[in-house]
Amino acid sequence: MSEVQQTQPATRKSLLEVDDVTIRFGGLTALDSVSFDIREGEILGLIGPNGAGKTTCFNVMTGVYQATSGQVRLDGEPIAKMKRHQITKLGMARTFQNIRLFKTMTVLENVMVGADVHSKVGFFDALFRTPRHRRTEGASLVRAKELLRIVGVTAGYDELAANLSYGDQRRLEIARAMATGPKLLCLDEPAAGFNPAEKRRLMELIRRVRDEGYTVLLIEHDMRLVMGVTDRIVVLEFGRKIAEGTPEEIQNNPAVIAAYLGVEEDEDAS
Ligand SMILES: Nc1ncnc2c1ncn2[C@@H]1O[C@H](COP(=O)(O)OP(=O)(O)OP(=O)(O)O)[C@@H](O)[C@H]1O
Repeated sequence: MSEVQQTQPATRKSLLEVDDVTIRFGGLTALDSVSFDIREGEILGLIGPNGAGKTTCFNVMTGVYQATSGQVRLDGEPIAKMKRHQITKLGMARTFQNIRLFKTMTVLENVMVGADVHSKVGFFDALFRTPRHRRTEGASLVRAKELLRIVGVTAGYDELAANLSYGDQRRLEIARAMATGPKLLCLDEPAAGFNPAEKRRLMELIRRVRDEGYTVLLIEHDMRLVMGVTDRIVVLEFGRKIAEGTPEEIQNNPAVIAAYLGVEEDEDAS
C-alpha cells in the first residue's frame, strides 16, 4: 500500500476542489452552489437520481463546461480558462459513457497514444528516430504493457480496438486514460452494459487502480458497485448537494433514501 492510503481520508490533501459551483442553462439551474473536494488517494463516488446534475458536474470538473459562478481547482489551479489538453497535462484523465477508442488502432497503440501526452520528444526526434526518441518509445511501451496487465485486457497487443469485446474496450479505455499519468482518473459510468460478474471484476479493477496511487472519481448508477468500492460519496438531487459521507453514512441518510425512494437498489435507471 502506498503512503497515501495509510493517511486517514479526512486529513489528506485536496486534489480537486469544487467551490460553490452554479451552472445555468437558460432558465434551468443544473447545479446550484455545489461544493465538495476529492482528496488524494481516495475513490469518490458522485451519485444522484436521473437529472440530478451528475454529468453536468462531471463536465464542469473536467473543463467541458464553464461554471456560471464558482470555481473548480485541480491541485490548487483554477481550470476554468484552461484548454482540455492543459487540464490533461495538469493531471486529469477521463473515460466516457460512450466508449471513445481509436477503433482502427491496435490495443497497444491506443495506450501509447495516452502516454504521448507528456512526451518531450519532438517532430525531429520522431522523424530521424534519434536515441532520445527510441528511449522514450521503449519506456512508453513497457508502461503501456504494464497498464494493460493492470486493467486486465485479455486481447493481444496487436488486436484492433474495433475487434475487442465490450468489456475489453471499457478496460482499454481505462488503461489509455491511466497512460496519461493522471493524478485524478474520472470514470463516467464505467459499469454501463456490464453483467454482475463483469461488475465484480470492475470493482476489483477500480481498487487496483487506486492502490497504484491514482485518485478516482466515479459516476455510476449501480448502487451496489458504488457502495462497495468508494471511500466517500457525494449525493446530488435537483442540482444541489444533499449529502456527503462514507458509503455507510450515505446508505443511512434519510435525505438520500427519500431521493431514491421507489428506485430499486440495483437498477440502472438511465
Ligand atoms: N447542455 C445542456 N443544456 C440544457 N440543459 C442541460 C444541459 N445539460 C444538462 N442539462 C439539464 O441539466 C439537468 C441535469 O442534467 P445531468 O445530465 O447533469 O443530470 P444527471 O444526474 O447526469 O442525469 P442522468 O443520471 O440521467 O445522466 C437536467 O435537467 C438536464 O436536462
